Amino acid sequence: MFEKSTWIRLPRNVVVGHGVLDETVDAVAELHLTGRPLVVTSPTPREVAGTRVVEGFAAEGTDPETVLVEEASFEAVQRVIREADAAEAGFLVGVGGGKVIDITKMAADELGLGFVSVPTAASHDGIVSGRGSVPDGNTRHSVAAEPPLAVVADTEILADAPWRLTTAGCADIISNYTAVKDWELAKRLKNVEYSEYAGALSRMTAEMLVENSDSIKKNLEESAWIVVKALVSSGVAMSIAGSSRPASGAEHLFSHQLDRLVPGTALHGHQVGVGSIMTEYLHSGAKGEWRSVRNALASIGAPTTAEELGIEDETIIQALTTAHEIRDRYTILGDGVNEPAAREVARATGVI
Ligand SMILES: NC(=O)C1=CN([C@@H]2O[C@H](COP(=O)(O)OP(=O)(O)OC[C@H]3O[C@@H](n4cnc5c(N)ncnc54)[C@H](O)[C@@H]3O)[C@@H](O)[C@H]2O)C=CC1
Ligand SMILES: O=C(CO)COP(=O)(O)O
Ligand SMILES: [Zn+2]
Repeated sequence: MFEKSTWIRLPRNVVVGHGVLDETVDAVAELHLTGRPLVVTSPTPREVAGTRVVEGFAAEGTDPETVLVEEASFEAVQRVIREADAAEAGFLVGVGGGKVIDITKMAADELGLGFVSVPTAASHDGIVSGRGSVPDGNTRHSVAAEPPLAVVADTEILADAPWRLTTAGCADIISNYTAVKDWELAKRLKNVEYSEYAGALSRMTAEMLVENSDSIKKNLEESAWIVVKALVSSGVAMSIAGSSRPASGAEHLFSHQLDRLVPGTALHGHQVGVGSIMTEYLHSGAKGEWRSVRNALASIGAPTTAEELGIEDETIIQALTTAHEIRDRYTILGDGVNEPAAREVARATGVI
């Protein structure tokens, strides 16, 4: 008897383009979300977009409340929940980078409220996903969370954000190549559940981004358009999979370990990109495709070395040798890369 079942939870409205921030209220109205909005944001995103979103709701007479968050932590999620309860919020709007959006989707999930994603940076593929990523002591959780009912991605704002945030988003997408390889490996060796559609979509998203890399340039709003489309597509792959597997493999474990060792030093996307160069080497060897990954990153101006990340060589080795401990997710790192092997891959790929 066939007993398989799945829920694929996707956004209903994905609004992308120049000046669409002012359509946030319409995107919400079309979803029949009611009650008081709680706008979750952080200081800079509030300046570049949050205040305008609040003014838009206020003009409609919905009396929005705002809460500022800085870090992705369970404590921050609880704080948003308390603010939402106090404000008797009807729905949540996350305005900011990846951390703000993760906190908002996790709080919305616990509250049982709808959530709208308003990214102010094209820096990560969590803008659409129904997953939240939270560090917790020695581990890093990928938590099932409320996927956004709507995404409002204003390319004018995204193109105006510091360029490094956009190259980080590109690198988060390029890392899908190795994430999918890790997922396939885990299917072969550990019989983990694998989705052909999610794997193919994730890989194709990375390929299309790399094919379009000539059009991804600083001060070109079309770049934000291309990158957001890829981020949405990658997020959809995660939703189809029901896990972050299509977009998060060993390169992400390496990045999560760097977040513990040297927090706040480099952007998530940049770290996973450098991790991807090395894990591609581990997958396919010296003559394999690691050069293509490195060249793709270099062509959009993302870091490809420890120095460009601003991270010490020894920290790279430490992160690579301990990344497998971060979570129970089988990858090319297996039960751990030892120090000589880590040094060899980091040197051979020019990362250190
Ligand atoms: N849930 C998921 O599926 C995914 C989650 N993530 C998570 O997202 C986080 C990484 O996201 P990031 O956006 O790289 O980090 P972030 O949220 O820390 O943002 C980076 C910085 O950019 C600033 N910023 C945002 N928009 C700006 C603008 N328009 N102008 C100037 N500054 C601006 C933020 O205030 C922050 O200081 C990580 O915690 C990562 O684990 C990443 C990918 C997928
Ligand atoms: O960053 C992600 C996908 O790009 C997902 O992060 P996790 O590794 O925490 O699942
Ligand atoms: Zn990522």
